[in-house]
Amino acid sequence: MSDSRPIIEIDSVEFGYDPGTTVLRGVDLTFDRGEFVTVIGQNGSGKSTLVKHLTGLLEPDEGSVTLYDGTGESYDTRRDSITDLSAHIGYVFQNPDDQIFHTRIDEEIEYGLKNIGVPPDEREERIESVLEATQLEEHRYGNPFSLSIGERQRLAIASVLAMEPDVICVDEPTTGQDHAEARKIMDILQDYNDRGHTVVAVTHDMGLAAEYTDRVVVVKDGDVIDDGPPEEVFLRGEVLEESNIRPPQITQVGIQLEEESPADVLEEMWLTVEDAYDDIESFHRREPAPTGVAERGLGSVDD
Ligand SMILES: Nc1ncnc2c1ncn2[C@@H]1O[C@H](COP(=O)(O)OP(=O)(O)OP(=O)(O)O)[C@@H](O)[C@H]1O
Repeated sequence: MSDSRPIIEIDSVEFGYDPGTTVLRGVDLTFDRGEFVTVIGQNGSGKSTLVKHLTGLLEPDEGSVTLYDGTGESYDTRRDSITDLSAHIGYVFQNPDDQIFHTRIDEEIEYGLKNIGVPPDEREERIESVLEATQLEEHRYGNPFSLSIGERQRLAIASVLAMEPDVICVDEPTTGQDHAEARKIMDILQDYNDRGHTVVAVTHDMGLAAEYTDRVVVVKDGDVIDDGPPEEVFLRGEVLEESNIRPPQITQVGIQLEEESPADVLEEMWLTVEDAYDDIESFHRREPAPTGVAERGLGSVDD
């Protein structure tokens, strides 16, 4: 849960990869300590470029990105080195193979810890702890490149989590993963967030954005065009159409039902199948069940 203290401030950031080109167009954005935020938007809208600015991997041409560490200390991504920043903010690449380069899993995790000066005993503790958190204990001495793609993604996340940054940024962590692996990855991030850390994830999976995160930031053509809780952002049809985003399917069903059905089924907008199930079940407890519904297991007040 967020505590309303800013942890990152992005102020009027402009950026282009090549002279004369513009990818980010004056972005203003603040992230609070303890938030779990997803950044969404169509391909090429600038999501990765924006998130790489948070970690200092890219520096703004104009404007500034400031990180606050909670003790009153602040870091400017243009002034401070990536090593100084990496103790406070970590970035997990979209493709884990862009990040992994050791031939042993524990050494891969240890590399970042050595870089930020963690002493050997503590390194060992942290390695064990993140291997457990990411369910990779049995692979500790194995070669990262013999892992499945999902396990490699978890290793990439583990290497960053081991450094215990205040903020972890993950770029499309579930792309190419099956449903079970995608949930495992999101659960790892959720656990980290539950321990008070800030998580910023780029995703194209609206279902996961809706289910896991407190706040959705919508990027289009290098600027933020919407920002709010998923239950609000996914109702703003015009913004979604403009940015070519479709809300989760269950949310679309809820929206259509509200528009077209006179029945008062929805207590609040559905973001997950569980939300829908709960409302439908409670609706059928209030109203006489239509013929056949009880047989299909939704029940009625007399059941
Ligand atoms: N290294 C680079 N050099 C030049 N242009 C780049 C580079 N990386 C990205 N771009 C361009 O910047 C724009 C924004 O790209 P970015 O990867 O930030 O978008 P994105 O929203 O993350 O896209 P996707 O969802 O496809 O990953 C695109 O036009 C892209 O072609």
